[in-house]
Amino acid sequence: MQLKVQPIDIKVGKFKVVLNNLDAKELGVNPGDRVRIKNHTTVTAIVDFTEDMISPGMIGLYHEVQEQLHREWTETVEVEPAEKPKSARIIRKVMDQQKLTKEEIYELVKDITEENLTDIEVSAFLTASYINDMTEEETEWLTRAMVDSGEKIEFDMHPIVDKHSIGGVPGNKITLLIVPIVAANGLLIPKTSSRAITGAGGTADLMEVLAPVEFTASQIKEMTQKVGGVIVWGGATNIAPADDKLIKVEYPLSIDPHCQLLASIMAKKSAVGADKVVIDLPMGSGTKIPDMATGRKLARDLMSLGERLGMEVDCALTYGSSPVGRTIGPALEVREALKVLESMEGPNSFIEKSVGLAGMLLEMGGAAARGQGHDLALETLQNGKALAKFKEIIAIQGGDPNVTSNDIQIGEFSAEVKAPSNGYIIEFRNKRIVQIARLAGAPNDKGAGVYIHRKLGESVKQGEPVITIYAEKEAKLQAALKSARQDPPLIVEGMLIERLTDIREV
Ligand SMILES: O=P(O)(O)OC[C@H]1O[C@H](OP(=O)(O)O)[C@H](O)[C@@H]1O
Ligand SMILES: Nc1ccnc(=O)[nH]1
Repeated sequence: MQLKVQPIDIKVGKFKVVLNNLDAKELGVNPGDRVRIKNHTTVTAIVDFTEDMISPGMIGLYHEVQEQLHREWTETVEVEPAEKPKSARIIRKVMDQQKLTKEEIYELVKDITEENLTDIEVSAFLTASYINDMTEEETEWLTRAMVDSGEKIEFDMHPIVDKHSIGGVPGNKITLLIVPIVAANGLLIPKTSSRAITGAGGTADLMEVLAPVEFTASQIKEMTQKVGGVIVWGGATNIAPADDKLIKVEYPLSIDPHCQLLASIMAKKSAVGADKVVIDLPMGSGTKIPDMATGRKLARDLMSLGERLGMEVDCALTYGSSPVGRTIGPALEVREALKVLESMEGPNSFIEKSVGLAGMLLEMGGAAARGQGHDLALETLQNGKALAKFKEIIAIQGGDPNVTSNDIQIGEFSAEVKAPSNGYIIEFRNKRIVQIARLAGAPNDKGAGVYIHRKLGESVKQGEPVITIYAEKEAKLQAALKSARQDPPLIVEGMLIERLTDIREV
C-alpha cells in the first residue's frame, strides 16, 4: 500500500508509525504489529492506530523512522505488513517455561537494545522471567549478551574495584560514602549505578543532585584515571545498553526478576573491567531478600556468575528491615550523606554499613590488610579525606565542589505524620515508605521524599512526629499525606491501625 508521509516530530525511542484505522484494517495489522516501510531504505516499525490524528492514505512517522528513511514529508512510501521479530516467539518460550539457547538470548538482547520490541513484549518477558526464573546457564548468556551488546572499558592499571547493591532497602545512600573512601585510598572505582528500580531514589538519581551523571564509557575511564572514582548513571552510557531499557519497564511494575537482577549488576561490573567486587544484599521484610536462605542462594549465584566472568565477588548480607539512615528521596539522602562526610554527624546504621562495605573493598583491593579495612575506611571518613575525594569526583563530573549539606534544596512543601499514641515503633514497612516517597514526587522531583524521625524499636510520645514528608508540589504532598494516614508506614505499639466503620470500604 502506498501512503503519504506525515512526519511527527516526537522522539519515542523506538521505530514507530501511526496509521489511520481504515488503512490498518486494509493492511490487516493490529496495534503492536510491525509494518515494513520501503523507500530507498527499508525500516520495520511498530504500528499504532488513530481515528483522527492521521487521515486515511497517510502514515505518521515518528522521529526515529524519519531519520532512518532520510525522506521529505511530501514523499510517499510503500507499506506492507511485516513479521514480528523472532524475539516475540522467544519471549513466548520463557512464558512456557522452555529453556532458551544462547543464540536466542543474544537475539532477544539485540532486539531489546535496538528497541525492536514494544513495551508490552518487554514487560511480558520480565513478568515471565519473574515467574519462571532462568537457569544458571541462561543467566550467564543473558549477562554476556548484555556486555557484548555495548562498550567495554579496559584500564591499564589494576585492580579495578567496584561495588553494587541489589537494592530493595529504602535510603541506601552508601555509595556516596563508599566510592570516595575507596578512591581516597588509591584504588580505582568506576561506579555505574542505575536509577531507582523498586525504590524512591537510585544512586544515579542521588548523584544527579550534585553533578551530571551522563557520560560515555571513554569519559568514565578518563575521569576514573584522573581522580580514582566516579558515580555515574549506567543507563546513559553505552555500557550494557539493554539494562536500562529493561529497568524502564521494571520500574512501573516494581519488580526485579532474579535472573535480570544478576545480569543487570554483573554485566555492568564486567563491562567496566572490574576485578574485585563487593555486593550489598539488603535482607529483611519488605526487601528483595525475605530470609537468610534466599540471601545465601543469591550470594552464591552472584559469586558463581562473577567467577565465570573472571571477577572476584564478595557478598555482604546486610540488615534491610528498615531504611538505611533517616532519609528517603534524592536531595534528603544527599544532604544526609554530605553531613556525614563533613562532620561524621549522622545515623550509625548508615555510617557503619558504608564503612563495613568500603572496608571489604579496601582489603580486596590490597589497600588494607585483612581485618584492617573497616578501621581504615572509618579513618578516611573521620580525617576528611573522603570528603576531599568526593569534592574531586563532583568537580570532575561537572558539579560544584564547594557545595555543602546546607546548600541542598529540599522540597518547600512538608507535612508531619504524628504518633497516635505513646509507645515503641514495632513495625516498619519499607514498601509503604517507598510508595509514600514516590507519591510525594521522588525520585523525579529531587526535593521530594521522607524524613524518618522514629525508626524500628525507638520510642515515641503521642503527637510527636514519626515522619515528615517533603514535596516540590502541594498536590503531591497531599496525595502522599493521605496515603500515609490511610495506611501508615510504621506501627506504634498499641496504636489503632485502622478504624473500620463502613462495610463498603472494607
Ligand atoms: O530502587 P532499588 O531497587 O531499591 O535499587 C536500585 C539501586 O540499587 C543499586 O544501587 P548502587 O548503585 O549499588 O548504589 C542500583 O544501582 C540502584 O541505584
Ligand atoms: N536489577 C538491578 C538491581 C540493582 N542494581 C542494578 O543496577 N540492577
